[in-house]
Amino acid sequence: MINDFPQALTIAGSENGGGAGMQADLHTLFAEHVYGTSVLTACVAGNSYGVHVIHKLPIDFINQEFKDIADDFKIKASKTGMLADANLINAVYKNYTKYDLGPLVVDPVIASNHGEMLLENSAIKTLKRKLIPIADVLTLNFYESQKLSGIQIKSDQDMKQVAEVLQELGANNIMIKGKNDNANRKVVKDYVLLKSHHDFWLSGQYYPTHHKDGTGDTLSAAITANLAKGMDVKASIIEAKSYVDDAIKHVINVGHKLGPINHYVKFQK
Ligand SMILES: Nc1ncnc2c1ncn2[C@@H]1O[C@H](COP(=O)(O)OP(=O)(O)OP(=O)(O)O)[C@@H](O)[C@H]1O
Ligand SMILES: Cc1ncc(COP(=O)(O)O)c(N)n1
Repeated sequence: MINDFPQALTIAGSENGGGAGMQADLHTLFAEHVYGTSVLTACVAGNSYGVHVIHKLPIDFINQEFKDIADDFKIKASKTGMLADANLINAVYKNYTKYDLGPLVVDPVIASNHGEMLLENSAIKTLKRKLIPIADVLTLNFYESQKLSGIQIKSDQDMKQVAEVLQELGANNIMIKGKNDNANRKVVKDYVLLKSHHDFWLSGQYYPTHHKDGTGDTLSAAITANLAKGMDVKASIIEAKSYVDDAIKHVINVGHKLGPINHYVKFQK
């Protein structure tokens, strides 16, 4: 059989430190036994100390990357990461809807783990109008959830309301990641609202670690990998959460400050 090995596409920015961005996505797809292809949107120069320079790629080049992927590979699932501005979001929308690239996981990267902006503020409207309505799975961290819904999250009920607002914008399945920035916390609680309106919480132990760069990218890439292998959305999310949990728990000592999580954890077991 030609082209039957599970293949996925990451549409994202490069983070040359390797902990987040496209590098985290490709590490994750590899660990999940899925062949990873990529459409590079922007390059970030940085490391575990922070983001230093951002360079966006030309739209013509991005169009060509999509064409080359579509001409050759059988993509079973795709994901988006850093898209930088409204022009890039529009280009990704046009290309994704033009080709057959499987279900789409949207990780609306707005800021880095260090707090630097990775998406221009003026692009939020385009993100909501173009990308969120075509998301099969939308994963949002606490900050992105508040920014995109306009709701201040103070309770579990607020997280549920955010998910409903985003589902009304057109996303099928929503995962809202709970607050995970307080060293005294014991548990992290993520909330999932499925297309069927079935909902559930995913609770896990909180690890007070500095090795947490790329947790969001890794989670969305693992969901994408699972979808590419034919798993359903619920199972894809549950397995992905368990992988990220393990990758945070089993620290690797790389970098001086905000280091990467352990994408190798599956090979070490
Ligand atoms: N310190 C931690 N301990 C346990 N789980 C965590 C921790 N940090 C994040 N997680 C989990 O990792 C997953 C990714 O969540 P997160 O909120 O970090 O995404 P993100 O903010 O988009 O990513 P990043 O932190 O890389 O910017 C979620 O399931 C979250 O609950
Ligand atoms: C190129 C790039 N893309 C994404 C992120 C954030 O990823 P995460 O939310 O997983 O920290 C990043 N720091 N750099």
